[in-house]
Amino acid sequence: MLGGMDATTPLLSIDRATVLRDGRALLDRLSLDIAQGQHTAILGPNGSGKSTLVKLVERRLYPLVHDDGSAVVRIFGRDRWNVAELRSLLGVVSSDLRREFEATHETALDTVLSGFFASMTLGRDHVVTDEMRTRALDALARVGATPLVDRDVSTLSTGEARRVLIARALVHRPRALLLDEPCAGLDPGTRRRFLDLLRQLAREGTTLVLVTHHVEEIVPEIGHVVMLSEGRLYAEGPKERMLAEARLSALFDWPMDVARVDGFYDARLR
Ligand SMILES: Nc1ncnc2c1ncn2[C@@H]1O[C@H](COP(=O)(O)OP(=O)(O)OP(=O)(O)O)[C@@H](O)[C@H]1O
Repeated sequence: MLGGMDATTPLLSIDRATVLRDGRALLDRLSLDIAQGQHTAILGPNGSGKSTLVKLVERRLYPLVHDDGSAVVRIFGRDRWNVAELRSLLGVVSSDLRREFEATHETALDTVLSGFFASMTLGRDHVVTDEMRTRALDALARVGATPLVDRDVSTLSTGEARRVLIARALVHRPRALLLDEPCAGLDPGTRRRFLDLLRQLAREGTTLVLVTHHVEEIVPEIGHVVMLSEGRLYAEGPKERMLAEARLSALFDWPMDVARVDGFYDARLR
């Protein structure tokens, strides 16, 4: 047991998070609990606060503090973590991360290895062991990125770069992955292969938290849907109920037809 954590400790627990920018609430008293093993999609229109929520978890943004000093964000029950410990529990892949890595000109392998040191690049004081190298190569193989090991990450396509960053998160063998719009910019074939990879990870026990505005990306393993609107919790519950036509149409403010095919959902504008 890690730091008093057991299987009932929520993976993510957010208590009335408010994030202000220029006097505007990007998140407005948002409360949310995601259990371990509860594969979840976080769905919402543009500007609803999805990426802000991811930044909050990554600690790129800070919420207003509570008067009583209680924690706003808890990950596996705790609000303070050392980075290495946290990464073995929760891997985060966000669009900010992609932009930052593009500027490094590291190889794909070194990008994955840098994950062991909680740094963006490999420095002289970073001692890479054989075990780390093996794990990094395994993680790259896992996401089908073996041919990319020696490539400069700034030259990779969107889909290739996404795979490398997921490999970087996977070297820690995290229990959960938080993915912000992971399919943005992927062609249909690459997207399907990528979703198959997520399905496989879910079946092997990695809890998926998938942030998206595309219903089609909600893989069958995901059973729980959280809907955001204007920085607030709009609705949450079982996928079948959340993805009903009336609710989805209201969330995206446009009438939609929803179909279900092989466990996936498809939403079309009417
Ligand atoms: N640094 C900032 N300063 C001011 N406003 C911001 C800042 N970052 C985000 N916002 C605003 O906060 C709101 C929520 O943005 P956020 O990126 O979280 O939305 P999102 O749901 O991820 O949207 P999308 O689907 O378009 O990526 C938006 O209205 C956005 O304009």
